[in-house]
Amino acid sequence: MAEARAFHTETATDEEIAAEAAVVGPFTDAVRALVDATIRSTVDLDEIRAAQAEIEAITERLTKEQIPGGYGVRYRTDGTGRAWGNAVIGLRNPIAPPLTISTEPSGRASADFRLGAPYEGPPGLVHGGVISLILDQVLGHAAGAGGRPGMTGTLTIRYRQATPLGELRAEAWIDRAEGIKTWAKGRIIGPDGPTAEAEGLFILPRWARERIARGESKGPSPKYFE
Ligand SMILES: CCCCCCCCCCCC(=O)SCCNC(=O)CCNC(=O)[C@H](O)C(C)(C)COP(=O)(O)OP(=O)(O)OC[C@H]1O[C@@H](n2cnc3c(N)ncnc32)[C@H](O)[C@@H]1OP(=O)(O)O
Repeated sequence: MAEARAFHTETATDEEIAAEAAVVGPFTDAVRALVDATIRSTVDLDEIRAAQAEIEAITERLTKEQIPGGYGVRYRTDGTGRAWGNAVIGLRNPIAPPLTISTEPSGRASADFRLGAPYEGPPGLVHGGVISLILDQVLGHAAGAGGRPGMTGTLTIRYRQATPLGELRAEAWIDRAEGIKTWAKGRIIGPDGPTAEAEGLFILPRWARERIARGESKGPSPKYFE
């Protein structure tokens, strides 16, 4: 099953992971700055053509060796994992803002973050789909932190006021749980208070339940997302 296959077992040591992060983190930041510059640069068209040639050369250099498909999530025997390709938190993903999410075992999650020009929808404001993306992840973290990880079954967003680009905060918590289902709630907070509120239902998927039943997995861990 595709979902199950994307969860790899980690073989790298702490030191190897730290050494890789020290290089690829700043590299990804540099590409993120390139995305921002692509939107905001006012250099002339000849400069853009020249820059394009350089970027294409760099892409060719990087794609000489690459993995097939997405990065997946690489899990370790202690239950921690790295989701470096994730669209919200991925260390290797320049599309990710990225969010650094703090969690509590009680099932709470929060992050202070910044959304700039690449996340714009209405002028000067965050795209509604980006708000949904971030809330999905932060609510998912709250569920995971409480030892109840799951895939999003439903996600309902109420956009209370426009969310300005800039410094923001996201908060989420487990509201209630029943069997394999966990309901989490959360919000985005801007300079003038909450801008969007969310409720999500997270379901431990059948393939994960079957793995647990076969004894192939110890079951959900609060450290699922670390
Ligand atoms: C280990 C995790 C790692 C988690 C890794 C976390 C990464 C975090 C990232 C953020 C989260 C995401 O973006 S996740 C990506 C977006 N979401 C998805 O792609 C999910 C796609 N959908 C699915 O994979 C599946 O449909 C599931 C997992 C939602 C449910 O499938 P299932 O597990 O086979 O469900 P099934 O046995 O039929 O039903 C179990 C119970 O749930 C109910 N149910 C089933 N689907 C839904 C639904 N969409 N909305 C409401 N309720 C539903 C059924 O009525 C039933 O209730 P009853 O009769 O028992 O009462």
